[in-house]
Amino acid sequence: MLNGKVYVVTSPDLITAVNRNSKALAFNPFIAQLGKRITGHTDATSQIVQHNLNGEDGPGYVIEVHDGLVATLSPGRDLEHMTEAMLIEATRLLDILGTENEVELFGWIRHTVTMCSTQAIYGPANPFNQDPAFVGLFWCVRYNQRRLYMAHRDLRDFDHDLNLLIADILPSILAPKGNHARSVLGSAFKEYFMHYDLERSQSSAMIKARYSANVKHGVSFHDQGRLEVGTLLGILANTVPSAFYMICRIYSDEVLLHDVRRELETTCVNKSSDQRSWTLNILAMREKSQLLYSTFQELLRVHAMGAGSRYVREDVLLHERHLLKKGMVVQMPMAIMHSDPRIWGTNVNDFQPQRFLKQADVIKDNKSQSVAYRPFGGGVSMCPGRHFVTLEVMALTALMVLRFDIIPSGDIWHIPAQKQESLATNVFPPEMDIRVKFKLREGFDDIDWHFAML
Ligand code: HEM
Repeated sequence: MLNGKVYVVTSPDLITAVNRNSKALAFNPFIAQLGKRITGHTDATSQIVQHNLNGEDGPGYVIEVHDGLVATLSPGRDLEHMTEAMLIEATRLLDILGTENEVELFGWIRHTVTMCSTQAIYGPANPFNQDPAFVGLFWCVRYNQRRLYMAHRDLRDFDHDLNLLIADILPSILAPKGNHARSVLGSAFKEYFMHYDLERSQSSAMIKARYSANVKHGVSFHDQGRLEVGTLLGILANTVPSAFYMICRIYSDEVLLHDVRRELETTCVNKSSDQRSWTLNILAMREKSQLLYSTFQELLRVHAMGAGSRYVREDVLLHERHLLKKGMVVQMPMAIMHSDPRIWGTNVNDFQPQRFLKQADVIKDNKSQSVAYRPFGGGVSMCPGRHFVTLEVMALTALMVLRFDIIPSGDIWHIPAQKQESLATNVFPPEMDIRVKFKLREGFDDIDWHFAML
């Protein structure tokens, strides 16, 4: 399937038509095929995954898991619980930075987002919390290495070996680190689910829904562990680079940094009468901190470069003109749609943090922009994690900009280019890391920080 003929769709009209034909132009075959190659689960689980994959005869396992994710990751109490757990971990990791600390920024964000996201999802029994070496195993980061992606064999890892795992040719020989990492992580998550007490567990509703579907469909504990390695990729692979570029974009622009701080302080922060205790209102941010939200959206317009894929299950005629033949693949490349001057205007190549502000006069044609804007995909398979990641990246950024200055080495920000990583990633990571100094903002050293889900 991955080697078939490809139709490339980039016009907003045709994208809408693709979305409308979700039965014939299906996303789930990619979950089934890529999922198997990435996680290396057994054939028995492949059969469970393939059964009613596209709702042929009622919803199968994949559709049930998807519906559970949508229900538990949509705005509401479940999402708030997850966000709260994420923030508790974020606050702990920011406190550790102290008043001044030098780090490799991407490495630090990768560690922070991995810990925050997995604590939020898996709760206190989170395998990443039990064994901190797992963060390195998943990403195989050497924090003391300036360049992250040296072609050196030693630095190969799960994340880095992903394309080789997807190619699925002798993984133990051609992708040994990735193969080893998925086996160790798979075993850790097998233990997690074997000793999982659904009733008392403080894990997220998302993982409870997933566990229920696994049990109902008879997925073995071995494969529950393996499948979770694929989930980790979905949760982390795009979130980490997004958070990194969000921080780079804001801190490298003095005016933007100043405006974001002022907006947060005036709309989303409650201060005690003596001004020494500050509470950041998390849920208000998307509505009230519009510049921060617009910056996040613009960040994904510029940095999300993957391609949405659909498998043609039966012949489809789009707009009575374009015949898509059964067995082929449709690709919708974000990079092309996100950089089309007919849709975004002549400043399409500039990073414009204000572009998505509600009242911005830069918005010429909202309809084609909203169809062409696809960092989270579209139609029935649109990313169910988009609400969580929006809250996560905005909240992490807010906590950082309110508390810290970040000074790049040599005092000049060089935002690294992105390196095409894998078929399973849409926001590619930077090709190299940058060294920065975190420094508490002047006059902010004796403030107590809190957050509220308001
Ligand atoms: C900036 C971060 C993220 C980006 C850019 C992103 C992007 C995407 C895209 C493009 C798709 C394919 C949708 C389509 O083709 O229609 C997708 C699917 C998916 N994403 Fe995300 N995602 C992000 C974060 C997350 C997070 C944090 C989670 C979980 C908490 C998540 C869970 C999923 C799942 C489960 C699917 C498969 C959807 C299905 O079952 O139909 N994503 N994501």
